[in-house]
Amino acid sequence: MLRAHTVSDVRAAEAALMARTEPGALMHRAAAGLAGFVRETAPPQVPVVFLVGTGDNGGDALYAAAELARERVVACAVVDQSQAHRGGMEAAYAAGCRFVGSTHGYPVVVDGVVGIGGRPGLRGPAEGWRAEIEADRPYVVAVDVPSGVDVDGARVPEAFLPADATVTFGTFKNALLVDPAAQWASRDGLARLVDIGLGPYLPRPSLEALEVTDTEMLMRVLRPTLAGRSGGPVHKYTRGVVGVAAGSSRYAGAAMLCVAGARAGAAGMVRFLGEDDLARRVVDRYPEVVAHTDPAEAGRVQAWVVGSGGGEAAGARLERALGDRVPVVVDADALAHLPETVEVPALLTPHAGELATMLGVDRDAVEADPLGHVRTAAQRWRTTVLLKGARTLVAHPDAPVRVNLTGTPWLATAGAGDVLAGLAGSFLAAGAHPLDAGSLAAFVHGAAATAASGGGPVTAGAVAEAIGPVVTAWRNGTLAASAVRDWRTA
Ligand SMILES: NC(=O)C1=CN([C@@H]2O[C@H](COP(=O)(O)OP(=O)(O)OC[C@H]3O[C@@H](n4cnc5c(N)ncnc54)[C@H](OP(=O)(O)O)[C@@H]3O)[C@@H](O)[C@H]2O)[C@@H](O)CC1
Ligand SMILES: Nc1ncnc2c1ncn2[C@@H]1O[C@H](COP(=O)(O)OP(=O)(O)O)[C@@H](O)[C@H]1O
Repeated sequence: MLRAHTVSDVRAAEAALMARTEPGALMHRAAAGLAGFVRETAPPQVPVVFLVGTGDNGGDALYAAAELARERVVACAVVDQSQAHRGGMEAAYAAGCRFVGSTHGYPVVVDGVVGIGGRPGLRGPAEGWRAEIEADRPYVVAVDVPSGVDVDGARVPEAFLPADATVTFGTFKNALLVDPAAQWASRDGLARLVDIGLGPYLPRPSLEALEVTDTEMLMRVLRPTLAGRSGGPVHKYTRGVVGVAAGSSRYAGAAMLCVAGARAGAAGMVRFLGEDDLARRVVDRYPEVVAHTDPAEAGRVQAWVVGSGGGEAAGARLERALGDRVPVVVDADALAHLPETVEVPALLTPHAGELATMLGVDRDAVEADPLGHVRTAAQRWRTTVLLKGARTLVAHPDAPVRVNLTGTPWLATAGAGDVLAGLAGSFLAAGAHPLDAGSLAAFVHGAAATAASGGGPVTAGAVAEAIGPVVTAWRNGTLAASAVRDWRTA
């Protein structure tokens, strides 16, 4: 599991580690990692300018500049020489760094203006450097985090320094994993994490992200469905039945796509509940689905999925599903009918617009602060909330927020959310906790989209078809990290 920590937790861990190490040791480790990254990124003939702030972030930059000045032309643009890190300045002078006032003429800029100690926004010379960078478009490497972003909240103010890549120290920071800040921290992948020895001193993280190596969570869900619960027999009912009460005459496709997601997951059977004509069409398309038109005869399920393309019936369906006292995925139209308190284990799956309506705020506000709003909703309903987006978030009131790092921008296609809801319902029916069901579903859904897309357009139906092979590869340990996310935006 990849983890991110808050600034205060990083500082506490740093203090504990520093008490056991030589003075300056951590900064030297950080600077060495930074210099190594620049060396890998830009050949020796490329001159580099380091932007140096007044804190330890500037200190990291100065020591890295000193190291690289032995090999190439290196300049330092310093916010305030009298305030800059003393040892770092001496090292940079001694190594022959040039001191300049502008970034012009340097194809690589290393941003050490502020790190985790920065207040959001930029001031002083950094404002001018931002304008130069915007005009010249050099390659920008941020030190620890892009200067000026809200490190814990992952929000971006009007003025900050977007980076092409970030080299971070000790652990990830929220702003490196969660949008909107994360999309300005690295263009083609994650930030580079440099180990400075903080690990043993870090507490429970603020965020977690599943990786391809995290098969254990998947197996926790699959094991009882494959080996039987408490050593008992295995049949379709022990694997779990997922009920899908989705779609409407207006949105018939949502029923198909939700069922397509549900049948690709871990459950042993899918029941569909819907209008006569729709039920018939679902079975025509998916003969393995057991369809019902009368709720009274729908048979037992271990989890419901309600609301995807649900139209006017969504409210009544939700009420009925909640009455069954089994876990429920509440999607799309059903979200508008949530009761004050949800008494069963639930996974709410809004996109930003739906979450805005649930909380009575504007969509823009959710998009500017997805982490804050998903946490608010999880607290408000005391349940698990999955906020869909480029980096889907899954929040439970008492756990670190999970951020999903699989997927491709091609997944932003109509009906993809219906597939996700069905898939999450299938994991719930197999016995997963809503937090695990949501994060497993988001991971597999994104990886399936990446596989099905191959770098080009993809339909929601094709995503559903790719789920099975992705689960197999993940379970078998043959899923490559490079195959689950397409980071390219252009
Ligand atoms: N923790 C660790 O484990 C390790 C940490 N390490 C490194 O230390 C970094 C943290 O260093 P830090 O605490 O000195 O804070 P830092 O980010 O340099 O910023 C504070 C300075 O910036 C100024 N300033 C503030 N806001 C501003 C703004 N908007 N625009 C402009 N200026 C602004 C502020 O001035 P003030 O406003 O207080 O006058 C103050 O002087 C961390 O990110 C990592 O790189 C590594 O060496 C290894 C281990
Ligand atoms: N920029 C993006 N990059 C990757 N995935 C995205 C992006 N935007 C949206 N998604 C994903 O696409 C899906 C869209 O779901 P949703 O908005 O509910 O669409 P629909 O209602 O049409 O099914 C979600 O799984 C979401 O996480």
